[in-house]
Amino acid sequence: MSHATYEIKDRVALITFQNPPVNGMSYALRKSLVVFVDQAEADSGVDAIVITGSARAFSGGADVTEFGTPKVLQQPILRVVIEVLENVTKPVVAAIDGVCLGGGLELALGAHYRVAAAHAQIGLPEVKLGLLPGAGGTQRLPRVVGLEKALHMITTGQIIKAKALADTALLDKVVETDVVDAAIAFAKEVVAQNLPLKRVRDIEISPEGAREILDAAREKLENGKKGQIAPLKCLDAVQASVFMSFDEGLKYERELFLQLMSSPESAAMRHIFSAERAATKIPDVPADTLLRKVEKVGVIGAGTMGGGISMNFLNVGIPVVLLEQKQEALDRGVATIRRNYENTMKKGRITAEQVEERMALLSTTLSYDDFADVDLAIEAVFENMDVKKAVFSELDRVMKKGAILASNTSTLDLNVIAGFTSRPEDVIGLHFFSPANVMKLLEIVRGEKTAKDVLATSIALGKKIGKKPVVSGVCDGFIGNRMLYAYRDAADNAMLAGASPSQIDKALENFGFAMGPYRVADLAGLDIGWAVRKRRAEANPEAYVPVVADRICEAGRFGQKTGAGWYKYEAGNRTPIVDPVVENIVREFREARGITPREVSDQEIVNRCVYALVNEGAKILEEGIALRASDIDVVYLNGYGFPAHRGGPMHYAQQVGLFNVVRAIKRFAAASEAEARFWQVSPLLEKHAESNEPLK
Ligand SMILES: C/C=C/C(=O)SCCNC(=O)CCNC(=O)[C@H](O)C(C)(C)COP(=O)(O)OP(=O)(O)OC[C@H]1O[C@@H](n2cnc3c(N)ncnc32)[C@H](O)[C@@H]1OP(=O)(O)O
Repeated sequence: MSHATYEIKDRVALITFQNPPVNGMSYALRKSLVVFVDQAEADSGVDAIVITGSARAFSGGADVTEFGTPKVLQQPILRVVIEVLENVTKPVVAAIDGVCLGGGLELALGAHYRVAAAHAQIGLPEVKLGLLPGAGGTQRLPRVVGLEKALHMITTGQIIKAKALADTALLDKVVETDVVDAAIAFAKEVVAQNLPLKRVRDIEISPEGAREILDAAREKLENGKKGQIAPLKCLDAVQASVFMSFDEGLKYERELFLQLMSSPESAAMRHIFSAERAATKIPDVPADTLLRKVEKVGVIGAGTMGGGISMNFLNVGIPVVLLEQKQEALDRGVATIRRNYENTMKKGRITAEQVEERMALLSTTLSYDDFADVDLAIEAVFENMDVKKAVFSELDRVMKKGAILASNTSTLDLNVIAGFTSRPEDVIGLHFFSPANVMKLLEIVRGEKTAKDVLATSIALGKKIGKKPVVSGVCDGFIGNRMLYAYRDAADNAMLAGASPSQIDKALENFGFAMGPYRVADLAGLDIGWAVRKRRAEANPEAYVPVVADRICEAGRFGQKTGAGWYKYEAGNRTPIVDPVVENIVREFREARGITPREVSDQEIVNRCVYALVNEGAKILEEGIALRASDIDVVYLNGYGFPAHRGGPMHYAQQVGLFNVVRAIKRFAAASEAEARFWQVSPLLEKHAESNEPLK
């Protein structure tokens, strides 16, 4: 099987990669490349060689579908292909369009010249898969873009438009016209002028100032990505480009690459890469389902959530009409959106022109009648069924046939909401996470009657606005919040057993969570949860179980906004300070229940909290609320700060061993009646622990 084609155009051999969708550097492609390059070199009718991909992708890098298979290490490996390219006696020009990433860029760096389309996207994103560029990228990139830029690109995986790299030695020419034609013309020029065959490996790197740059980068990385090894290995490899010979550096890079390839971190990050893509495929929804068109969106509610939701669409050029009950609320909402854009502009991420373009796509209204021409309406109003009823009745009245009616509810029953309309098949849940313009997760809630094309359209739209969509069935809290409740309860149980809130936060932060649960609670505010608990207690006094958070709230401590919550805060400062008042509240709470505190290790805290996620996740899977275990990982990683290098709770459980997880849960359950009530093992989890079959 060949993954490339060969033709001769005007004495230039054109080798075109043919491995859709993104020309991953498969074994077949690598082999075809070497065969065709040899053919071109031997042909006296050929003066030069151009290698190219498609408009979508020069190459997305190593073929990730070959990871974990023997093919990935089968010769010729990419490093050898690059060596072949570099040593050809005729000029080799890479014609770059679309994405040129990872191994794709490493290959292009083996060519003698590179011509790119201005919009081509260039980068070495291996670190995002827990890897480093293992085919010379760490040695060649610094030679063409300089140490500092290369370090940043390689340790963060940043992708840069070709236009922005036009003044570096990475690109010889950047064009707005057809890149293959331009590369062929360029190759002919090289031949006509008898220009030298430039090899990136021959470029000297000056060690001057390198130490300072490397030390600063190391310090930043050590304080940044907690627990991740790949970024630091990337740095080690780049450092070798300065202080070792090219060949020694290449050998060292290979050593580090192989270490990372077999690391649990890379396994976890590669798992998430496939999981995020799998989550967008729904077994009973055909891939070729005709999508509904969404060219205008209506958003109801101009608060933080509605404003954030609107920004997602404005960002990709979709006009939004924002609806509120009062003009002042609209004015406030619009001002907040503008301020957010202006802050982004101040950080240099968008231009003033883009701010105005986006704001020009935003209109406002006080009347539902202005929703007559929108293709999708999303409500982000108060979480109350009566309010939702009023909103959806109005939407049903005004919206055109075929439009999609979406709710951003995080707790309410979507089937009931759909029942407020005469078209439940057009109703879906689009659950954004706050801040909605930033957070990547989008839970798409499929109601009993949601039409397949509404689901497919919502997934496609989610991808278009840069979200990670995951489909959830209807249940209280859907996938993410339902798991969050279990996680928080597990943290509270650890606290009752003897751990302090700050010990719990630290243990989970050391595990890799961005923030522990009590710091998150202080940031989000404790009053909303308290109000919900009070309402539930009034409605059903027998089921009410007091929690420490009630006592914290009774003391008027609602988190950062009141200067005190689980921690205290100095005015204008967000650094949490351990507060003896809280320690007293916790102590009294334990005493009232006759609990004698004991030493709880950090490991036990992590096990309790993470296994609570796993157990609830397994129940969610068992009930069919989530379609796959990996969907749960995507939710928890993108919505709740689960450490990426651990691959999500379900993947992590698999790594620990399901048998070990179930054993630990049973030991927690044996501690008391209350613990036994909480730790009811999911039968599905138990079955898989027994059979040793992975949860899928
Ligand atoms: C020694 C060398 C090591 C390496 O080179 S390691 C690999 C380095 N490369 C990367 O890390 C790039 C990974 N891929 C991406 O970042 C993105 O993807 C792209 C930017 C290439 C494309 O993004 P978008 O246009 O949003 O599409 P999409 O849904 O992410 O991907 C479309 C389809 O392309 C498959 N795919 C993506 N990259 C690769 C690859 N490198 N090898 C094989 N397939 C790939 C996906 O899985 C998916 O497939 P489906 O349509 O079936 O879901």
